Amino acid sequence: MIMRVPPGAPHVLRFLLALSVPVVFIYICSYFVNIPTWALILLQVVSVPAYVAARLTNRHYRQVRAAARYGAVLPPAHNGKQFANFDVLVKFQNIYKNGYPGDGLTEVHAELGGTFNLAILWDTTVITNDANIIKAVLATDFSNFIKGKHFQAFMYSVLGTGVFNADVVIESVTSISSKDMQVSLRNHSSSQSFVTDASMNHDKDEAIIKMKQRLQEGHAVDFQDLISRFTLDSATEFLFGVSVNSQKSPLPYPPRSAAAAHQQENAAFADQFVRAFSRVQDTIAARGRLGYIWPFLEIFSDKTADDMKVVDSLLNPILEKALEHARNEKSAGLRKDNEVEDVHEDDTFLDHLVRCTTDKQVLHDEILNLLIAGRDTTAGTLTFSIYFLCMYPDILARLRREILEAVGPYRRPDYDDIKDMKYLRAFLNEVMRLYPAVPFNVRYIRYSIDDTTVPNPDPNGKPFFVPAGTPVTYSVLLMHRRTDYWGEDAHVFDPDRFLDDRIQLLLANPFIFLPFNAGPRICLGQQFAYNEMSFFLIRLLQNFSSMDLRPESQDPATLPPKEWSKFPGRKGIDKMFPKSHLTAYANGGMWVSMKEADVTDTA
Ligand code: HEM
Repeated sequence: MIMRVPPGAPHVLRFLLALSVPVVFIYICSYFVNIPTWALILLQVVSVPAYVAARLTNRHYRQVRAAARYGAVLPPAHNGKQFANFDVLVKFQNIYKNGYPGDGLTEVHAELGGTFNLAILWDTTVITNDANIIKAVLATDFSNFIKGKHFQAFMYSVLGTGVFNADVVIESVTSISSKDMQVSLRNHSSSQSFVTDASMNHDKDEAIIKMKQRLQEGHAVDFQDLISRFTLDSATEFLFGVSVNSQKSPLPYPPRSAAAAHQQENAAFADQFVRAFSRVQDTIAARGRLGYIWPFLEIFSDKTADDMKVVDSLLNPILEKALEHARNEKSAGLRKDNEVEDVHEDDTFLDHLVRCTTDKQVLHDEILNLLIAGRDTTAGTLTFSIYFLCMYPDILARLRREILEAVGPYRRPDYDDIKDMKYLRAFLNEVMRLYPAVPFNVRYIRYSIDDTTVPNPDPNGKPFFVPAGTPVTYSVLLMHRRTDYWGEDAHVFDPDRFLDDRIQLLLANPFIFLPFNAGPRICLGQQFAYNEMSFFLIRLLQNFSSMDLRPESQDPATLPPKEWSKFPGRKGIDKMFPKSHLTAYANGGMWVSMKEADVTDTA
């Protein structure tokens, strides 16, 4: 058995080695200068904070000088009340658990503008919701902004060298397979029939049948759980050619019901996978929030290890099978290596990937990354779609009218139907505007370039200076809600903004709407996602004519705190508790009831 070194250990070791420099220096000096032992110890103890303070001061003045050389200024800094902004660290940890997305940042943006520096325990991050800066990071100045080694370190135990964790476009040598994967997915996704087949022709009504059964029993349904299984089944079918059939296991009952207690004991394997998969994402997101402190909490153990065992027990047998199939084909002379550019008729995505590499670890990482990329994002977006349909019955009625006019009450939609459904597309865009699947994201300035600048939002201001290695954290969620970009009604849910004159705001600056990112690393599954989500919503609204939130079925600890209703904007309007790890989700699920459609009921 291979013993894995806990992920924190090497980082902590490097950190301690760096701190030991002054201690060792003074020790060596003591050979040449006679110092009493007590003074030697005292000097060594004092030397560590003095060394750190000297380095930080030097860093600050180096940055000020470098900024001046660039004709730039440092972004405004947000300062807390305690030493090294310790209070800000505590505040953000608390907000992550109990706050609304963007709490803490929204107030600072209101005070300092769209871009500011935040140094927690001297670890500086640039935080932005400014469209021009995000455009520079993702597109116009793309080659200066990478995921980088710090990001890769805290993601590694889950994402490995997969596409989400690799700087593949510009550093193709670091992860040849990830580049191959991008090519493979582009080939597959650009094949319209493939997208249509994978997302539509499978027996996808299982989710709806299950929901109907549970609703007929008189219970509410956790739509988030249901859709997570639906998207897991479609993603595994898309990737492996076989669904893991997570929809076959029973839906959860409301947490406090008697049926729920019995069900807990019988949690099916797919359920365990779904939970473990969500927990590992929580763990790596928590590492990201802690910055350079996280390795200290994982010196002796890897917090993702147990959950990754569950995840791997599902993935590994599927990979073994695909590799065996590839070996058999090769020995029968049916396959050549490196056929990545070819798309074979009946290939699954995994078959296609196995043509590029037979390294099991690489395949494992790429497939796992794609499960997160393709599944959690669509599941989250559909969950928030149902939330908005419950909140706004008029919008539901209009969407349903469009669906019934285009497809009727029974027929399965095809690609052409979906293409022409303008209100459906506007509805999905509006859901992703207010709740983008990846609400917060980060890129690091490349160490190999010295430093860089990003545009100052003030057209008369000097550009902002950003030193090499600095993380730039950007929030698409906060950008999508800026009233200066979207108008005074930016917090109102209104799909018509993508259809009426307000679309001019977006046409004037397309970078204010980035649910799929932008630039060379734009989402490769965008078209697939629109198709899959449209297909599901059409089938759902053919079957149900109205929906309601059922907060009384949910664990009360996961409901939004009552005092939120006093806040302005979405925080005051929302009736669920949005959260995010790598992707956005609803805390405690999305418990709903729905009314089955009558054949004569045309909305
Ligand atoms: C509502 C649905 C979706 C949304 C909102 C979404 C959003 C995103 C975003 C924001 C990124 C950039 C992440 C980053 O590197 O920082 C991304 C990347 C990616 N997405 Fe999606 N995604 C969705 C669905 C899908 C689906 C269904 C697939 C696959 C079938 C997919 C495949 C990918 C891949 C492979 C990447 C990495 C691209 C690269 O780094 O070169 N996504 N997506």
